Amino acid sequence: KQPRADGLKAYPIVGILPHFVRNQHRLLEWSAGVVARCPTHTMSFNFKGFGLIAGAITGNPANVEHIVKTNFQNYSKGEYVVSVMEDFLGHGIFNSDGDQWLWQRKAASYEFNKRSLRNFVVDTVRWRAKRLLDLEPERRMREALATIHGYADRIVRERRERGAAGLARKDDFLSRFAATGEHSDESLRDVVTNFVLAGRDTTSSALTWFFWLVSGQPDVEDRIAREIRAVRASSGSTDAAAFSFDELREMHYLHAAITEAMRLYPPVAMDSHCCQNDDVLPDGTFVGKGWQVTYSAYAMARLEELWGADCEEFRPERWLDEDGVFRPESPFKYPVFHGGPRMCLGKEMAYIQMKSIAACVFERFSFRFVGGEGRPGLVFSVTLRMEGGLPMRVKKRRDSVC
Ligand code: HEM
Repeated sequence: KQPRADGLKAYPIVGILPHFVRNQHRLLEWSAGVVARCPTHTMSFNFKGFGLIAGAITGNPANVEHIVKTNFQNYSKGEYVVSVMEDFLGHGIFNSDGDQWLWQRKAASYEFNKRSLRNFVVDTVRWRAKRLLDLEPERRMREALATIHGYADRIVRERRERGAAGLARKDDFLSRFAATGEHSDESLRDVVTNFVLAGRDTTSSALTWFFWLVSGQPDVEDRIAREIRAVRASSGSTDAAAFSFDELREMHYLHAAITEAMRLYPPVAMDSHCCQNDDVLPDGTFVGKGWQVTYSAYAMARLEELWGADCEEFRPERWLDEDGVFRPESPFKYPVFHGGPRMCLGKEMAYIQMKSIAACVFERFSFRFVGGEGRPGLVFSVTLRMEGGLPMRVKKRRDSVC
């Protein structure tokens, strides 16, 4: 990075390990291995003497709770992360602290609490699912993953079509942001970019790994298909292309399978915060002022102490009680949607989208991964993607009634 005109320091993004920049997935896997071997599941490092960074990576739930909730005020995104991500995210909700974050959080929370948003998501997904099912068979799977874009896509399209002048409409999502007074073109651009990232890259990452994991376990796929049939039968619904909000809520096994896929392959695999003042984490690890403190959801999924000896297995049943009802976990043990005051605002929306698409697709089709043996490569970026896409052989289910 070149020195910046506004006086913020320019940081060597990855001065420490250029090798890891080219092979970021190794950093993810290496840190998961180290965290698993540390007695308290926290590794701290200090390269400050070399003009680089100091920090800690943790997989300890008590530390996660401390960082994201109990001592929230002491852990901001910080100057380092903001400066690294600024070209991409500007000062949108993901890349801001203090008042700049707070006004966006308030504006967005208001929208996310509205019933109309839930209805909108259900309708949009229904419309997209209909289109998906009308396509030629060989294009269906590709389109399935592209179908998740929903809400964020609409924001971008409407902004482009109507321009800044049209944003004053009362029912418009962006107008709420504009109404707060921070409505320069730049800040609205940042709102859009951040929500596209939030809504699209996360759910598509999650579904990609989910479809891959399920394709390796036909028994899981059959159980999902059986559940979908049972829900259809009990609701008596005739809408062949979609499921209502209530029908989706009945799909506990599918909910568990998606949750389990995200446990092993969290769309946001690691999340970093900057320590404002010297602190000691609950497990006794010292973290200094200015250190980057990171929790790794990817590492946590691989800790036997948290998930048992079968922690590396894809086992949706671990999320169900004896009656087959989904049983959530603490967000600090399963920080896939973050926790505390900055917890994900779109969690419910994400589940509606992902369950709708998965249910529509598995009601009719069965999938086999044809991308070779072993696990596909990880592309570790802001979200965790799959190297080389997801080549699948699609077969119509023999028991499909559609
Ligand atoms: C599987 C899907 C998703 C996952 C795993 C996920 C995960 C996360 C995580 C880990 C964070 C914290 C990020 C950070 O602060 O560094 C976050 C924040 C956020 N998410 Fe999601 N998310 C998902 C889907 C969505 C969707 C669909 C939306 C809505 C468009 C959304 C909106 C947001 C927003 C607005 C924040 C910022 C909260 C704040 O900083 O106050 N997310 N999400």
